[in-house]
Amino acid sequence: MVLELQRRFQGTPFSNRLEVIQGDVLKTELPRFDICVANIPYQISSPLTFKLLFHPTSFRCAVIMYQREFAMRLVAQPGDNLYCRLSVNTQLYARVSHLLKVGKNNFRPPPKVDSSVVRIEPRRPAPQVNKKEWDGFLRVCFIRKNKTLGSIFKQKPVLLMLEKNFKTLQALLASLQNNDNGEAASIDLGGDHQGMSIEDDYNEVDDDDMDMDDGGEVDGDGGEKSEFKEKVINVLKEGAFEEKRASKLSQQEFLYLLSLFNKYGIHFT
Ligand SMILES: C[S@@+](CC[C@H](N)C(=O)[O-])C[C@H]1O[C@@H](n2cnc3c(N)ncnc32)[C@H](O)[C@@H]1O
Repeated sequence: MVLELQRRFQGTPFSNRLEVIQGDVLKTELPRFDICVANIPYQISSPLTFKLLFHPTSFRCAVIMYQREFAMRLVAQPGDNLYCRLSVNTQLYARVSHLLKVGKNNFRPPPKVDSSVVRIEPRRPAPQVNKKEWDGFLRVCFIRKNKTLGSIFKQKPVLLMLEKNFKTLQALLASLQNNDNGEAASIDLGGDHQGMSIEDDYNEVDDDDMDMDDGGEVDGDGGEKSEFKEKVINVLKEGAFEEKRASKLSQQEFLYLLSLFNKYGIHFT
C-alpha cells in the first residue's frame, strides 16, 4: 500500500508534499493534522477515537467508518437505547454526527456487520475537566445506567471508594497546611491532566449488562448510620439527582453533578 501510494504521487505536483508514516497508529506519535479520514479495523475503534480526541493539537474534523452499533453509541442522545458512557465521554470532547450508513453488501465478500461513517469535530476550546476524575465519575454513574443514582451511590463499594478518596484528600490538605511556611496551600484538583488517557474498554456489549456485585447498601434498613453516606446523598438531593438515571442525563447535568460532588470534597480518583 505504501509503495502504491508513493507510485501514484510520483511525478505529480504533490509528490514532495506526501509523507507516509508506516506503523501501528496506536503506538505512533501523530503529527499535527487538520483532517483525519480513516477506514479503520473496528477492534481499535475506541482507543483510536480517544487518541484523536486527546491529540495535543486540535484538528478540524475526523471522518471515520465504524461498526454500525459503535457509531450509533457515539452519537446517541439521552434517553436513546444506546446512550452510554461512550456517548457521554465522546460528546464532552467533540460534536459527533452520523453521516451515512454503509451496508455490509457494499463489500466483497460481505462482512458480518453493517458500518456507518461518522464525523467528529473537537469542541473548541477543549472542555476544562480532569479527564481521570470525569472518567471515574461516569464509570460510577453507568454501573447500571437504568438504576437511579440514589441507589447506585448507596452501594457499599462505591461509598467505600469515595470515602477513601475523601479521606486521602483531607489528609493531604491537612499536611499541606501544617507544612506550609505561611504561604497558602493549594492543590490543583481540576484542570486538564495531560497524559492521562481514558481506558479503552468500551467494547462491553452494553453498559447496562455490566453486572457488578454491588455488595449491598451501606446501613440499609436498621443499619448503623454512615455520616459519609449522608454527605453523598445530600449532594444528590441538592441537585435533585437522587431519582434520576444516567441513561437520561444530559452532558450539562453530568458536569453539574460532578461539580457538586467536587464542591463537597468528593472525588472519583
Ligand atoms: C478496514 S482496513 C482498511 C484498508 C484501507 N485503508 C482501505 O480503506 O481499503 C483496515 C486496515 O488497517 C490496518 N491496521 C490494523 N490495525 C492497525 C493499527 N493498529 N495501526 C495501523 N493500521 C492498522 C489493517 O492492516 C488494514 O489494512
